[in-house]
Amino acid sequence: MATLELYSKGASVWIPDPDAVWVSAQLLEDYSPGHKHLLLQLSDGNEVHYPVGSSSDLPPLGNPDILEGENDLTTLTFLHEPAVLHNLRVRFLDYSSIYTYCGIVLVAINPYDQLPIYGEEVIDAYCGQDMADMEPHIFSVAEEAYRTMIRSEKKQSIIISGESGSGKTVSAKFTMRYFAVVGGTAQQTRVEERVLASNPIMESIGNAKTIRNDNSSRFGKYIEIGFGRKGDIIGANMRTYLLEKSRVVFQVKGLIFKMCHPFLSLLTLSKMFKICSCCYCSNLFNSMIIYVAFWCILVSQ
Ligand SMILES: Nc1ncnc2c1ncn2[C@@H]1O[C@H](COP(=O)(O)OP(=O)(O)OP(=O)(O)O)[C@@H](O)[C@H]1O
Repeated sequence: MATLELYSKGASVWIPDPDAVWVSAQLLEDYSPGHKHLLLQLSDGNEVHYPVGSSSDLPPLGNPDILEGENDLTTLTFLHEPAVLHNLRVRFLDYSSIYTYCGIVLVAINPYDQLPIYGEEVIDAYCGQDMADMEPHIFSVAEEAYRTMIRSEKKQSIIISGESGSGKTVSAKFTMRYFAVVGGTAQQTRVEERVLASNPIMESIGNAKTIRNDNSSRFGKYIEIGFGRKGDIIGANMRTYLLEKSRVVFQVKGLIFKMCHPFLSLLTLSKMFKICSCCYCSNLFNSMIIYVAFWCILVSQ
């Protein structure tokens, strides 16, 4: 619990709000134990009496303005839900940054927009740099894992978690792209190409359109990338688990079209490769090609 003396006139606090979730307010008078209310001024100028049954009901304190938009949440004086949400919001809206550190953890906001932050020039900028010296980025996490692996000659893991549609698959793809560039020769080798090329094939078979995500992975992935002594990619292995079979054969309520049926998935894939003329016969033919391509990739690894 925060120290009671900090609830003095002029201090800022966060109070729950049915619409904005949390709103900021300023104390208009000092709080002392026994007070039943806090006199607060909201940002729109309105004054409110915030009920305080006991000191444990005191609202979370706001951080000093100078810490607003910090790129590492652990540097905040007060770390609680409204502080985290506010900082991520400020970084996203004012700094156009979707990434924030929380110690060694990278917090990412899904921008649902193509941002110009994943090009090769950005990869070059992060290559060889320390995580602490760079702005938060998925490439920074990938670089840290890559350098630590080279330095310590030990396996490294990157765990990507989040709710459906939060951007896990996209983040994993950017991580692999990073490894493909820094762990490749000037001209990417066939192994790296195959690692990246396996994505649409896996997605065509195991992804489905859900209410939360048009291209939702309905299975977990454990992707292992092998590196040689020089740090170049020499192989990769993907294990899948917990495939949600029900979504492969049933259509969820509320969706007009669903990609997950194998036939429809292959149709989507064929469209991606622009080899589909959208008639059933050619789709069947295309699906054969895709299965062959799929096995070729697996066997050649
Ligand atoms: N960094 C990003 N930049 C731009 N768009 C993104 C980014 N991350 C995610 N998206 C968008 O969000 C959509 C959903 O992301 P993604 O499929 O990676 O979510 P997920 O967490 O893997 O979901 P699920 O658990 O349902 O598979 C993507 O199709 C893409 O449009």
